[in-house]
Amino acid sequence: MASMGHNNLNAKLVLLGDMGAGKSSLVLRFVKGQFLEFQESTIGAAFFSQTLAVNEATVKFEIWDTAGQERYHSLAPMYYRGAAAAIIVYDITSTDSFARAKKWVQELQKQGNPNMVVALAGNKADLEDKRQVTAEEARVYAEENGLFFMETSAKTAANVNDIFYEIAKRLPRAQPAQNPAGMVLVDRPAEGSGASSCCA
Ligand SMILES: Nc1nc2c(ncn2[C@@H]2O[C@H](COP(=O)(O)OP(=O)(O)OP(=O)(O)O)[C@@H](O)[C@H]2O)c(=O)[nH]1
Repeated sequence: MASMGHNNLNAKLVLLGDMGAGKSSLVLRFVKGQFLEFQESTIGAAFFSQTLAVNEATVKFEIWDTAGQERYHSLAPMYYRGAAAAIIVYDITSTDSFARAKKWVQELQKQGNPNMVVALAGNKADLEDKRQVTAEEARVYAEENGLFFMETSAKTAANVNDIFYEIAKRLPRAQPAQNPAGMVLVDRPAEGSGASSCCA
């Protein structure tokens, strides 16, 4: 969930998608600016954090990179439950991975936090010659399902920072409480004669 103190927002973000779609690679690019041609498949899930400055606020993403292999599917709710944002990743060279992404969208619509900011990432956009999913098809699907859509490449870094930045901008900002519970300490001189009054 997103929580805010002053202008700092902590936001839990989860990456979901088929194995090999490039979830870990997107996170590695965003957090460390690196890309590995032979990125190992994730086991269980991996945690990262990264802070972004957006307008006058700082958003600290607490990122859960889940494993795409089917045998880890049952763990996913632990990671998307309470998440403020999700990136559902598919590989533009695989119609199967796009079908899998749609399943994740359905699962989040049924079981996820209703205010979650959900992005659809068509990754491996550098592999244009092997493309199986058109950007138009994905854009229409995203629009119909209230997601925002970008094609990304963890390899070339295209749109990687941008997708996290767009999520950060869309996160609902918690309003400061009107009557916060607890004592309010006001730093000003005591009113009245100058004598300090105190305490029941
Ligand atoms: N050409 C290209 N290859 C990519 C890109 N992103 C990831 N890859 C490659 O695709 C393979 C799988 O990437 P991962 O990041 O491990 O995919 P994943 O979705 O985390 O996979 P799981 O951990 O099994 O769920 C790796 O060999 C990456 O190098 C990309 O944008 N372009």
